Amino acid sequence: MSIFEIERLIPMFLSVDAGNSNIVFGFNQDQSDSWDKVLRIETTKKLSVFQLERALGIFFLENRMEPENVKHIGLSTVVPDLKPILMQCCINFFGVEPYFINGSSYEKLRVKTSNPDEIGTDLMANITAAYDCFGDACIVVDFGTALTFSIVDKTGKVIGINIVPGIKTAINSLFTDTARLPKVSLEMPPSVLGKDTVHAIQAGIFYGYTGLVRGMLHAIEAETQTKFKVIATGGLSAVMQHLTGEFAMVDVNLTLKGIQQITLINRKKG
Ligand SMILES: Nc1ncnc2c1ncn2[C@@H]1O[C@H](COP(=O)(O)OP(=O)(O)O)[C@@H](O)[C@H]1O
Ligand SMILES: CC(C)(COP(=O)(O)O)[C@@H](O)C(=O)NCCC(=O)O
Ligand SMILES: [K+]
Repeated sequence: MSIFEIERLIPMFLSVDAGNSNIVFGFNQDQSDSWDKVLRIETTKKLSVFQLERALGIFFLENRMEPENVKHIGLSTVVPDLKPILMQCCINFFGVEPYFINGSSYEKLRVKTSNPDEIGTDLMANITAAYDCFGDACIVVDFGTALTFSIVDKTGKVIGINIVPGIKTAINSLFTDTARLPKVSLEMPPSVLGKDTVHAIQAGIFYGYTGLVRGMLHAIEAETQTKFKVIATGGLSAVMQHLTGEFAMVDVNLTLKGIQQITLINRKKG
């Protein structure tokens, strides 16, 4: 049997994480912990089923993957308008109806929330995967369009959430809401003392967000009198390298993992 024939037989799980900036399609072979096949598509207002299918088609060709190997799909979206488009795309392309994560998906989980219909399904996916990993009090810091802190106690209860404008969102708002400030790239400036407008914004953002993250973690630990395991995720976790000392772990696939765990628990019979 050739290597390609073997690959053809391996069943795949697909986690779809639709955020406000990116829709991420993560493929996991045979419930291993590898998410090496990941397709990111920018979240845009006019995205069509056709565009998504075309992007998936190219990705599958390039990676020598077969749509029929995808046997199960879990879908989380924090952009409600994307639900029908993503459901239809999965049915057309894979012939599989996705499990759609919603407020009723959490009953069988080890983690508990008192606000299931309001909390973002991506945050619940993060919380599920983080608690599965640590089994202890933990905080997930997600550097996405929004910067979020999800706080879980040692029993798995979600005791709080914080939502802050994400790093790029903050940079973009200076550009869109002022007359003279330019759009700047996400780069660490040479000094905290800004000497021109670009460096002034970059220093404000980098040193400001560093302090924000440290300050939030400190405030949460002080108020709860608890030492948490802190795990970072989200597309922008990579640009906050200087913060890695604060984190027990950085895992950009945390949301994909949680989507898979929530889906498998709900799809299991009994
Ligand atoms: N590897 C990366 N390097 C730099 N920026 C990234 C990377 N991945 C994502 N981003 C940017 O980070 C921001 C947040 O991305 P993401 O975590 O995918 O957000 P969301 O989950 O809200 O869709 C977006 O502006 C995205 O373009
Ligand atoms: C907080 C969020 C905007 C984060 O979305 P993202 O940055 O991943 O695109 C999303 O999880 C959401 O819309 N949540 C609903 C409100 C809540 O979680 O309380
Ligand atoms: K996200």
